[in-house]
Amino acid sequence: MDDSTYINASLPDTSDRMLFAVPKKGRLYDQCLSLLTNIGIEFNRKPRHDIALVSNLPIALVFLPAADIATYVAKGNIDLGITGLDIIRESQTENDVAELMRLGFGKCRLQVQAPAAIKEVRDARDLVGKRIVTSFINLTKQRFAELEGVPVEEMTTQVRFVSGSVEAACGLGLADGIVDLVESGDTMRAAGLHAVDTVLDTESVLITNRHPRFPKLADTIRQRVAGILMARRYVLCQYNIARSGLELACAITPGRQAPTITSLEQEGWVAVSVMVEKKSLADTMDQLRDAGATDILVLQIANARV
Ligand SMILES: Nc1ncnc2c1ncn2[C@@H]1O[C@H](COP(=O)(O)OP(=O)(O)OP(=O)(O)O)[C@@H](O)[C@H]1O
Ligand SMILES: O=P(O)(O)OC[C@H]1O[C@H](OP(=O)(O)OP(=O)(O)O)[C@H](O)[C@@H]1O
Ligand SMILES: [Mg+2]
Repeated sequence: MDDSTYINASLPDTSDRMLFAVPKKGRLYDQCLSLLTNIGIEFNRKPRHDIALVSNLPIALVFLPAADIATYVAKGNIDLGITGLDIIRESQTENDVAELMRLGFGKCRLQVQAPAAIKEVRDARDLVGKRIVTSFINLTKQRFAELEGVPVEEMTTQVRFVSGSVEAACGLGLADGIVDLVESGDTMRAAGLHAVDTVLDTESVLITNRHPRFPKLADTIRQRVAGILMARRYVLCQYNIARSGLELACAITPGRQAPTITSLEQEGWVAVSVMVEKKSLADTMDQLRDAGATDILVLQIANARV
């Protein structure tokens, strides 16, 4: 037996399965679970168990703290994972993990923040040489070393780690500034802070080890996720239009590849079926109407393969 492998009879046998890590709690948890359901992954997680066997694919889900997932994937203990871009950068694993896809949720910014009441601090440079508290120690040191124009070892700014509720550090007198994630800004403002610099824009990503053990299965998951993201982004739009207006209508709705055009049982008219981005849908429908389209219908896309 390999010395590094420890066997516990109460753990499920995952030896022939691709290990897929998802955050066990926190901001990414709900959206990850909904994504797993949408891509057809079926599993039954027992209370207190962090490993769940997938019943319809040779996969075991491993529920881990989001902050550790990139490290496990980089080291090859886990094959596939979902975590934040911020965590990949902070754990300095970008060279050892392959980013398969950005997932469009968990979007926020890692920002340098200072007490809004202290008028002397308007810029991150005003915090150089001062005390900074953060959970993102590496990214923070890199940013301040950059601001100081020296290597990290020579920087004068003091960077200290705390594991959570970072926003409390200035009010409690531990820090002059902090570096933490901001989404709505509510937490920052509630703590009397304001942002003076952005270190990173982040969102959740699907990652694999650069030498995956199950490349075909990982690619199947990637394709399924891509299909779901597309289904969330587009709707199917159908309308009727006179042939004379078709060129203009197709310019308004070019589709992802091209519109599908079928003839109607009415001389000189066609039916068009085309994918339209949800974010521009209302505007597109107005334009189609002005171009002479009738019976404009919008259908949700439940799933897709692209
Ligand atoms: N407010 C937020 N909005 C969007 N994404 C966020 C937010 N906070 C964190 N994230 C993303 O989620 C990742 C995990 O952070 P999260 O706060 O969920 O973990 P945690 O601190 O371990 O959990 P918890 O807050 O429950 O203790 C972050 O690295 C970031 O990518
Ligand atoms: O800009 P907002 O929308 O207010 O979101 C930002 C907050 O969200 C995260 O904290 P979380 O709620 O995960 O708590 P934590 O600090 O205990 O991790 C992050 O660390 C910020 O505190
Ligand atoms: Mg958190």
